[in-house]
Amino acid sequence: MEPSDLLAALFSDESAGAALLGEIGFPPPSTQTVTTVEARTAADTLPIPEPSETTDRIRDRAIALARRFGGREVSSEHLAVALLEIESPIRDTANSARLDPDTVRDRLDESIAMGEVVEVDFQLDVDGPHSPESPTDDSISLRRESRRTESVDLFDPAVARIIDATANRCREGLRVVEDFARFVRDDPSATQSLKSLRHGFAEAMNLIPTEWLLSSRNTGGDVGTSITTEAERSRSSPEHVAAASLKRVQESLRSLEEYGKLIDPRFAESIERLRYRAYETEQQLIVPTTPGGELSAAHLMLLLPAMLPGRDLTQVAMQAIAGGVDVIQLRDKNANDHVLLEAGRIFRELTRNHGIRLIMNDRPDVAVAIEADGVHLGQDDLPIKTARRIIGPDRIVGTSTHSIEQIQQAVRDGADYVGVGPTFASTTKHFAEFTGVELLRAAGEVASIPMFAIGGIDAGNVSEVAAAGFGRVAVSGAILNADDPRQAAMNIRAALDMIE
Ligand SMILES: Cc1ncc(COP(=O)(O)OP(=O)(O)O)c(N)n1
Ligand SMILES: Cc1ncsc1CCOP(=O)(O)O
Ligand SMILES: [Mg+2]
Repeated sequence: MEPSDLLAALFSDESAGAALLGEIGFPPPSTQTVTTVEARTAADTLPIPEPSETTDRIRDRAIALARRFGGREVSSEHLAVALLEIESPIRDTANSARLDPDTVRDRLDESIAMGEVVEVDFQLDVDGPHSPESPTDDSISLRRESRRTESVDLFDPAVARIIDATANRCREGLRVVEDFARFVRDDPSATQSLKSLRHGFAEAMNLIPTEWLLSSRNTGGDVGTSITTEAERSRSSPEHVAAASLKRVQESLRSLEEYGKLIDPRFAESIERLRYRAYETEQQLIVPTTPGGELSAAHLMLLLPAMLPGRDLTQVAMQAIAGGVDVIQLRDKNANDHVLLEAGRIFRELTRNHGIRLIMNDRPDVAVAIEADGVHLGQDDLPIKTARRIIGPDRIVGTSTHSIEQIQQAVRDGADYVGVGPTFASTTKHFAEFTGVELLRAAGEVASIPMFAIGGIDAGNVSEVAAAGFGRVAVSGAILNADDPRQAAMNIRAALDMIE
């Protein structure tokens, strides 16, 4: 089926749409075409030719216009306007005759203002009966019946405001992620798929009448514009920015899909497809969804307990991440397994959203359960090889070392990183002896895997650690007990960033 068939159908039906086109001087199709369509219309059993992509677009636009102008039913007038708007030979004819769809739309507005009922006077039946005896030419079938579309109040301004605001959020988020793919990742394939996602989104939004959205816009009166959380303000890296934007895109798409169901099921379906594409993009571009990786890019590990009375650990973690913490280790020697699991899941979500690693202390089994990126084992904990059988080959294993020999053994056992210490006296764990910065100086000569100095390190002594050649530290008290965890993390990071 072609646009010319739709036009001929309007005229063969002597519809209000045809009258409207006639009023503005649109040349009617040849009598021959109209008669052929009339003849075919008379037979109920003729096969219905496949609608073309263009006729689909015209139909979609007609439905959108119906919502804009009348709300409930698609009439021949809407089809007439859609024929003038969507690119096709019909529109070319209108353009060359200098016919403007706005004139027709104004006319529709007038008829609504005058209280004229815009009724369905014919129905394009693209689902009609097929007959084996029917000719195989380009017949089209018109049935004189009215099929009501879904009866929602399409002018509900609250729904329009949701769609409008959410669509804007989605568009902005897509731009941010596209910039990340293009300028940070320098990834042509991800950039291309984001571009196509953005275009797909624009097409889906074409199903919603822009005028309806604009007329309901009320940014000044939107109570949500003034609410910003601490988490929204702080970003630790371009990856974090992109990951947060992609999350926003996914949430916006979900909201558009759900509220879109009130407007047009096809809109909701297109949005749903885009939402799945956004998930794929996340996998392609942001943190791996499967745990694992390595720690060579990490510099500041924060050891956090599962709970601490009087302290909101999620807040501490977020502020610390904003200050430059790039690995979190869950270390709690007293918590029961339920508490460990609960805290582990919260830390997992947080670290994943920020694109940083999560390590579980002592417990390979819990590391797997909370989908941590790895486990940390002390000299008295499970051997590395045994832990590997539990956590699998892709997760990280780190181990504590207190001498050059232990560092060398850790490398032989396949450790992915080592903790080296205790360097100074710690408020978190009691030690009788310290390995000091001497061990740090010597360690640099014997191992090339990532090494984290640990034990009593804070902003005041981190420069000694850095001077010993260590650009990585693991700390707890210095950040956890600070009034401003973000500032504390930044102070430590500043000294570490001088190394390498
Ligand atoms: C990075 C890092 N290094 C050392 C340790 C200490 O581990 P361990 O010796 O097993 O002592 P506990 O932490 O279990 O008390 C660590 N956790 N992280
Ligand atoms: C678990 C552990 N092992 C050696 S020192 C230490 C605690 C580190 O915490 P802090 O930075 O508060 O000394
Ligand atoms: Mg241990």
